[in-house]
Amino acid sequence: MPALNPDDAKRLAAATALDLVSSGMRLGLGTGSTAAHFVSLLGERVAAGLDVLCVPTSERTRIQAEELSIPLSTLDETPELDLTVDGADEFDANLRLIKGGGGALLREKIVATASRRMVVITDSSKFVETLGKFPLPVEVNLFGIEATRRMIARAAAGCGCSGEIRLRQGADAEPYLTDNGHYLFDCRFGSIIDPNGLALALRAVPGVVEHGLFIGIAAAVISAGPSGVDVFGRLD
Ligand SMILES: O=C(CO)[C@H](O)[C@H](O)COP(=O)(O)O
Repeated sequence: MPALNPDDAKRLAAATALDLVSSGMRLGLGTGSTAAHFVSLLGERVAAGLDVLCVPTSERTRIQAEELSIPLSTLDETPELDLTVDGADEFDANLRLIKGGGGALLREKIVATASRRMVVITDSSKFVETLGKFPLPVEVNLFGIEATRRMIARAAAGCGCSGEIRLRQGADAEPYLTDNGHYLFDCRFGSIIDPNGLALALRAVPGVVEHGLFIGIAAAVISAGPSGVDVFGRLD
C-alpha cells in the first residue's frame, strides 16, 4: 500500500466507519478534522438516499452537516442514539481516550454516552502506550477559575499539573469559549499512569464541568496509517 499522509489516513478511517451506518440509524456526529471527513462522506450517502437522523456535537459540525442537508435533531428530541462516530487526540490499547483538542469534549461525552456504541476514528499517530502526551482539556465554569485551577493541580497531585487557559486562535489572546460558554484548561499532567483515579479526582472539583478523559465509553477505535486500517475493540 502506498504511504498515506495523515489526512488521507483520517479519511480512510472515516470511510471504514461509514460501513457501520445503515438506513434508519440515529447517529452522533463528532467534532474535529477526522469527524469532518466522516460528515462529508455521510453527506454523500445521504444525497444518494441514505435515511439517518443525526445529532451534532458542536456548532461547527452542525453547520457542516446542515450545508450537506444531513437531517439533524437535538439530543432533547432524540435522546437515544445508535452510533456515535468521533475522533480523538489520543487512545490507548484499553480504548481509553483523550478528547477535547477541538474544544467540544462536553457535548462529545454527552452524545457518546447517549449512544449504544461509540466508534472512534483516527490516524495511527494518535495511539499511545500511556495517555498524557497530549495536554488534557478540562472544561471549567468561568466563576473562580484561579481557585479551580489550583484545585485541579491539587487533585492531580503527583502528576505535576500545569493548567493553562486555552486562548482563541488569532491576535486577540482572549480565552476560548466553548459552545457551552465555559473556558478550557489544557492540563499537562505528563504520563497519566492512573486515568481512572485522575478522572475521579477531576470530577470532584466543583468548578470542573467535564474533562477530556473518555474511559469505558468507546467500543472500538478505527486507526488508519501507513500499514492500512487497524481496529482496536469490536465493531459489531
Ligand atoms: O475531541 C475532539 C474535538 O473536541 C477531536 O475529536 C479531537 O481533537 C481530534 O481532532 P482531529 O480529528 O482534528 O485530530
